[in-house]
Amino acid sequence: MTTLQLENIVKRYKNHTVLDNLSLDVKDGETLVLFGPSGAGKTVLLRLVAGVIDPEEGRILIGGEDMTDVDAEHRGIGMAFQNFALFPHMDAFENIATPLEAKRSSADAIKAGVHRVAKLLKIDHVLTHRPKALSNGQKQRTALARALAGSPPLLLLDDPLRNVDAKLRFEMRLELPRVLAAQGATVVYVTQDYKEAMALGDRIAVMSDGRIRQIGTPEDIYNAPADIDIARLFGDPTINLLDVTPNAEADGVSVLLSDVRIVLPGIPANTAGKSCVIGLRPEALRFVPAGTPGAIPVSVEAETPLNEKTVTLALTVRGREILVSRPAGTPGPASGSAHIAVDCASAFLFDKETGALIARHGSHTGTQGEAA
Ligand SMILES: Nc1ncnc2c1ncn2[C@@H]1O[C@H](COP(=O)(O)OP(=O)(O)OP(=O)(O)O)[C@@H](O)[C@H]1O
Repeated sequence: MTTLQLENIVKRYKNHTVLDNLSLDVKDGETLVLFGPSGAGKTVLLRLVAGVIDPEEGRILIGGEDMTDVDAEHRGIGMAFQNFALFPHMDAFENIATPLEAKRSSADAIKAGVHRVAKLLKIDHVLTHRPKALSNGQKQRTALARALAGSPPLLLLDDPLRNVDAKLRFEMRLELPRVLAAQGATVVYVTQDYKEAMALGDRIAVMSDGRIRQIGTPEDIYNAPADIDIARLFGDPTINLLDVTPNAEADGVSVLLSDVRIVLPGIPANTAGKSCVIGLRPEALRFVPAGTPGAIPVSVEAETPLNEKTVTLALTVRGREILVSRPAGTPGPASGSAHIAVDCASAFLFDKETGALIARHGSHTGTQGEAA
């Protein structure tokens, strides 16, 4: 294990600033996930840490030591990439053994080292196969095993599950925390998949346009996204975002949804009259019988059964689309008109102009029918 610190890193390609004064602290033994859309700068950041490319400005410290000008092979790093990058002329055993060979380990130590990680990744039965005789999942496990084999204190994993099918990705998402914990390394893990980020990260750094927009535990980010863009990135189906203009109330403010007044207590009264966006996660909405206090009338348009949930597309009385999700197999609404209730503890209010989170508060629904 070790620590990693990036201090004020600037990376440019010609006049394009890819990393913009970026600083980051990864703790000893932590798995930090770099999550963000394509082009955010995640791979460039990993390559800088690995020493494959150099920053224009800033410092990279590993275990407190300045490594900015140290060659890649002396940084004590293990890496695995999305394209596996296995040597085609070597079998799986020889591929996995390469970091141990580079360390000039004894033949016995190499054998023991390869078998340790092969067992951990459940590929001990294919060690004599060359890459062309391995399935994609086995290739990906071999690449991971190679990254782990030298027991590097710092492990950089660049979207290692990107090129495997959904079933394997799901399995590995469950399995990787155990593998990484057994390894005991400090890990920087890149992904574009928010579920992977939530499953694997002790903390997640959300990146876009070469900057870190928010950093925190998966729960921190899911429960208090710093802005609308981050709220949209986390969640499937994506969060419902509806324009609202809060009205002042004795206790906080209220907003109108399908002409039903929803009171959001504790939200600063100075948001009254401002253009805002309310964020409601589909799982924070549920269908309720007509006449339930605070029930919002909607019309049910379509239902999509997904694996573990069913998603309903509904329209408010003003024609705004709302997605409602419920566990698969639980009863849903009949088509036509229905009513939904908001799990008030899960409502977010954002500033429409800046996109910033104003507040996430417990709230309660008010009297029905007081349309503005
Ligand atoms: N060698 C290079 N020359 C010029 N521009 C580059 C180079 N490498 C990366 N870039 C640019 O840097 C930006 C960040 O790229 P990077 O590969 O880090 O994105 P990413 O977040 O890893 O995306 P993805 O998830 O798709 O891999 C992109 O705009 C890319 O075009």
